Amino acid sequence: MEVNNTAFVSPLANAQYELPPSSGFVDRIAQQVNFWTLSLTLLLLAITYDQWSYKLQKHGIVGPAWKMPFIGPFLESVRPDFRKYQAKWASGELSCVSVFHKFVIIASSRDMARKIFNSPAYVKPCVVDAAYKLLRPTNWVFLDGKEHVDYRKGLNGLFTRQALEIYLPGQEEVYDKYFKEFVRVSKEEGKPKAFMPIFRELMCAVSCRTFVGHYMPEKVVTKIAHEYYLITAALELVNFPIILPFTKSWYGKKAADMVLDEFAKCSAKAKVRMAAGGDVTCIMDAWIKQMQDSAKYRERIAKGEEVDASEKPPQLLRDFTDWEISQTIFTFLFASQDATSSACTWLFQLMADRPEWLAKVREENLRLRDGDRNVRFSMDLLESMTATRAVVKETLRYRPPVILVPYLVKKDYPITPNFTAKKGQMIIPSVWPATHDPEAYPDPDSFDPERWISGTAEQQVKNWLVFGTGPHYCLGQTYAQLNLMAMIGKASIFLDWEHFPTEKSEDIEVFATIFPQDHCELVFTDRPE
Ligand code: HEM
Repeated sequence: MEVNNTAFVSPLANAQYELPPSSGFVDRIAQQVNFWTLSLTLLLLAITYDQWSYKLQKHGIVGPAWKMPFIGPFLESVRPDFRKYQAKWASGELSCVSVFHKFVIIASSRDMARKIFNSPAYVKPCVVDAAYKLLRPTNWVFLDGKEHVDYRKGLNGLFTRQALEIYLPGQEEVYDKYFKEFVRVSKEEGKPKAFMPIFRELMCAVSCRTFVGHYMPEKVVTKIAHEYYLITAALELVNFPIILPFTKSWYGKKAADMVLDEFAKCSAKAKVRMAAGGDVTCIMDAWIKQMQDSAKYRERIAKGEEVDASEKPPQLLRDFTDWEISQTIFTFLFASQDATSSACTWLFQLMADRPEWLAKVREENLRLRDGDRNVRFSMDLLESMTATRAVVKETLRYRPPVILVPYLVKKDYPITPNFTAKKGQMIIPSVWPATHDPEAYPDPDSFDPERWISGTAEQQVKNWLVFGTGPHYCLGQTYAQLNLMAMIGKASIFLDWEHFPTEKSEDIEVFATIFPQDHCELVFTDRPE
């Protein structure tokens, strides 16, 4: 053995080690371990790990015995089937699926859903992975705990009764325009047409007018209305987790960027107009006015002026940049667009199919306007409606637009004595089972607005999860319901419409929210005075 004392190496490192003669068996194995066998072994190990980890996570709740390797039910979730959701809800109050890397827990019962909605210490709204990219991670809807509560307080003033009254004329203008459009489209078509896409456009136009008034040119409103479905598609519960070119998420991101850009432009215009003393006509005006009033108040205080308490704005807001304002207004559009489009579609379908209720709505709307159908919307008018309100409430119960709300577990959550949801898992409180609970709403599968007038539906507050509950309950719930009442009430006195049912009219399509599968085949005509 040669020893090299000048090198910083162990003398043994240079030793010649002679391998023992190999056995034939080891040799043969070594020869066979080529690239393919190694890959196959790794794949089998990964599949085993995937199944094992799924089984471990699902311990204590109901779920398929095995999952499709890696992707789980991804392919079938690309076109979600409402009956599969129903099967899940029927399988137990907590059940699960695993899609790609995400373990998803579905809570079906009313009490389990309420428990999750009301556990902000353990969960926060999750939306979907793509939502962070589309809405931007800095968006207020992703704030949590006190930060979220504080931000939200600053928005409450935009949805007070007084504020909602201000937005009514803008909304009515949009209905005037679109009701004419409904009749024109039906005439031009000469046969029944699926109105769901037109209802989506209508709802988008109503939202844009309510949120940003006349700052947005009509052609931009129409562009957003047309492209918004790309955003919905990108935000479906199950989507490819990364944004690859030409995928749904990619198209959705492009559309979202365009909408954010347009809202930022509106904000810049609104700031100038409000600073010049313009009147409040939309949510953006109302918010910016609050900011500018707060700034003026702070300035007076800073100058040492004595300011009477009555002059202090109800909420002191900081200044928000155009980009921040745009992001927040975008969340309103995002939260309202699919849900109100769903409710609008079902409302028109249900009213056509239940002419006795449409007649009651019509009678009420004419009576409250003293027989003059040209009387414009007002809060007093809307708040004195009984039948119209019952019809809207029952539509939302019977076909709740949002059937489930995804939340993210932010720390291990012992939801039952037997099951702890783990940090990072998705947990989904469901809405549909609570609104179809026969104990709260007898004969839940029948559409019966009367239950809101002479029945006990109004008392079932625990089951009324249509707008969620807890710290994230829907900010726009009063606005949304009044808006739907205003819409169907006005339609009842200005329009006649006929539904042409198909075998799919009662089947439910899930596209973020729910729609009749045939997209609601209708014909509209003008109603003579
Ligand atoms: C029929 C129409 C609507 C339905 C069924 C609906 C339903 C919901 C539901 C289920 C949630 C989740 C609540 C939770 O996690 O507890 C929600 C949140 C929200 N909704 Fe609505 N919504 C509707 C219309 C609107 C409208 C028109 C607006 C805005 C003007 C709006 C703004 C919001 C916002 C901002 C949130 C998030 C609140 C937060 O995280 O603090 N929604 N909505």
